[in-house]
Amino acid sequence: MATAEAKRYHLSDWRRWQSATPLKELWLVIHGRVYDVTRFLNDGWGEHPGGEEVLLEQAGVDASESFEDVGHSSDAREMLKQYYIGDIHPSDLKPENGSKVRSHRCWSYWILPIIGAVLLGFLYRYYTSESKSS
Ligand code: HEM
Repeated sequence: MATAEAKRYHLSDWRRWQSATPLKELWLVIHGRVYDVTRFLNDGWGEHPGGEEVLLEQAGVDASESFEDVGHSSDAREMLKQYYIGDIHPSDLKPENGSKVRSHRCWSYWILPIIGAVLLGFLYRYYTSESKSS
């Protein structure tokens, strides 16, 4: 029976398993989702227009950036769905465990510049009002 909960995978498990059974299956991670693209390589579903090599290079690592850099069409994004097998385990998203998977942009990316801009605004108002009163 299908469950609503998506399966969670650890990349390290996949690598360990792959070294025991080389290239039996090819998994990619794109935006935190795990795709089993084995069928894309070698069965009747057709081949990857960008070639087999690029997919092999991205095996077991975060392929989000390479996938986006190519500027894949919406058809390509649609195709992804049929290979979806689960989500990456949250602990694999943490940079401190040496994983190549990057989490979504951290809030500190944009909150610090905003605080800086507000402070500058206040300083500007403070100094301009001081020079007027003197
Ligand atoms: C399961 C994941 C992927 C799917 C379903 C997929 C699908 C496709 C499709 C349908 C195209 C034809 C052009 C288009 O419609 O955008 C394409 C082209 C291409 N893909 Fe992917 N792709 C995947 C992953 C990747 C990854 C990880 C790379 C890594 C670099 C890659 C590199 C390329 C390149 C270089 C082309 C360009 C081919 C050209 O313009 O001559 N793809 N892909």
